[in-house]
Amino acid sequence: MPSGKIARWASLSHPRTGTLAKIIDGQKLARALRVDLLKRADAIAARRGTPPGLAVILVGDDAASAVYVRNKIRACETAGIHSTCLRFPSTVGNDELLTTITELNEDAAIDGILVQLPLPPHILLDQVLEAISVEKDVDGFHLYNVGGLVTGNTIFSPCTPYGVVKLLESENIAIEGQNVVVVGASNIVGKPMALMLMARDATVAICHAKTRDLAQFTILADILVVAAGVPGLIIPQMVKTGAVVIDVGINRLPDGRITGDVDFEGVSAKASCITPVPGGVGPMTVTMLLENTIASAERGLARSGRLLENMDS
Ligand SMILES: Nc1nc2c(c(=O)[nH]1)N[C@@H](CN(C=O)c1ccc(C(=O)N[C@@H](CCC(=O)O)C(=O)O)cc1)CN2
Repeated sequence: MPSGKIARWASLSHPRTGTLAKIIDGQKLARALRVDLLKRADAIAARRGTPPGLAVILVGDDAASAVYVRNKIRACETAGIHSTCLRFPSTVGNDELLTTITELNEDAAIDGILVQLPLPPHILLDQVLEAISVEKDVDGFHLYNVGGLVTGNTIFSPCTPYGVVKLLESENIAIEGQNVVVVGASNIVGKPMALMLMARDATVAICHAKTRDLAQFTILADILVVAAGVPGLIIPQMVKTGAVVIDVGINRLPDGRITGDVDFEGVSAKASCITPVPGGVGPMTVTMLLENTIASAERGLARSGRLLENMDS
């Protein structure tokens, strides 16, 4: 929680303009995008006789993972995607997971496969992720897709950073030429986020929650993306006036509520735009999973169309 000094900051309005930051509503954008996704899913079902399909693998009984998976399955229903959840006990062996993934790779009704993270420590994460066909890797975690972010050859972008890009685009926030600071260097958010923004010609610095004098970096950011998993890490003094602040943190407080990595109230008085937690990046993560699954099915249709053309000629 903010200290007394910071709480006073939080109660002030924007120091230069006297206004508060615009709240970027991820829930609203997610709802709007899902209308179009449903139309695309229906078009796929009409062309090939089956809707786009997503398989979710859930290992163990992590309560948060179970909630996220349930939300993904529900979201699939709203977007015309058939989904199936394969649950395994935390004692499942590596080989059993690999066999399941091989079967799903060969299943024509499945366009996307994802393994909910985290996995129990005895599972070889890299082996599991690389067993997923790159054509069905809708989480974008396969090495091919990760490497593709560097070279521009990725098939699927990871859902959370992809959602952040969509949020920025929806607000017409320029990325090219901007100073971006990403706080947090995880494989599923921070690193791919930095690469995706670099590919859009931003100048990107990656920091960590432990970066010495973090504020000296964050204060330079035109766009500040925070995915460090440290509640209240970013306070107003660390933010440039007028910056765009994207909070990817999801931290559960002792009372059960969730909060981000940014002191929302305080930073709202300094930023030009800010995402809330909940209701900012989170809903976009799930929406981009739906987008990737539908894009995968569309790619499959395009491939079979090309095959037919080649057979005719
Ligand atoms: N295979 C994957 N595993 C994990 C991913 C992922 O993208 N792929 N990301 C996270 C968890 N996650 C999705 O799986 C996820 C987390 C949170 C939300 C979300 O919508 N959050 C809401 C709040 C929800 C709440 O109240 O608990 C919000 O921010 O508004 C979506 C997806 C780790 N694992």
